[in-house]
Amino acid sequence: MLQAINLTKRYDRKTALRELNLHVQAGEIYALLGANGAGKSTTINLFMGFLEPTSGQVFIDGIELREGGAATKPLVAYIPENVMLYPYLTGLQNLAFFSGLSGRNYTDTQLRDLLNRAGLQTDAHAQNVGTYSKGMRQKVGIAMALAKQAKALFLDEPTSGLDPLASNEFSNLIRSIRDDGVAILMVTHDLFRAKEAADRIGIMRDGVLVCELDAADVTPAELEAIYMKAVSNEPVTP
Ligand SMILES: Nc1ncnc2c1ncn2[C@@H]1O[C@H](COP(=O)(O)OP(=O)(O)OP(=O)(O)O)[C@@H](O)[C@H]1O
Repeated sequence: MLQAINLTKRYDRKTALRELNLHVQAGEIYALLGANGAGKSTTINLFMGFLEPTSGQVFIDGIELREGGAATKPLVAYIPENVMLYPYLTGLQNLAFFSGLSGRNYTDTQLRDLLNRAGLQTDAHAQNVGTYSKGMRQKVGIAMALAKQAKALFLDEPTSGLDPLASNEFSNLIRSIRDDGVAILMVTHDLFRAKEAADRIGIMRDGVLVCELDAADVTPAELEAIYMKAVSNEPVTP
């Protein structure tokens, strides 16, 4: 579903991403870990078409992004760390507005169903978003992705600043979206959440994907040990 082939991004003197080969299947959650500046957000920005690659290719559902950008846009949804919504509109109104922008016209009941599926409590649907917590805004972001019926979901630091309960709820939510066949690429610094939520984990260092592993094959403590080695340039054996 998502594929990067020898994907490279260079700024003047800095190579932010070097020859990345990455594959995320439909119905899979892939968590990308790495120190600050390792190239994680660059990877998502290239997949989303926000950045042009210096070389290499990005494919979304078999369509090469460079040539078929317009065709791939409806297939993808992006949830940034802070979901930007109109604070003086309700959650329901925000969802109606943004899903309308992607060409979908849902009834009030359908919009409420989407918010419920994203886990937003019913009594919050008609409240102004300005009163929402970060976790609640993120749920509206998830509802927007569901409304778009995206086949691929990109998440940048989705659990940063969420309390453990909200973070756990978030894991369950993205796993249920994954179970509907959506490919999910998630950038995070949260090793525990990566282990809990993801199917596969990749660790980046200095623009290079240095290690990939199945989340089921490691305990949280083992993942932490592997991460420490990977980011400090020691040989890694998952
Ligand atoms: N517009 C730019 N011009 C020059 N260098 C850039 C630019 N954008 C990013 N970089 C550099 O590319 C490298 C990768 O950045 P990127 O934001 O992808 O890292 P990251 O892994 O997402 O980091 P973080 O965890 O801090 O978000 C960094 O060294 C960064 O300074």
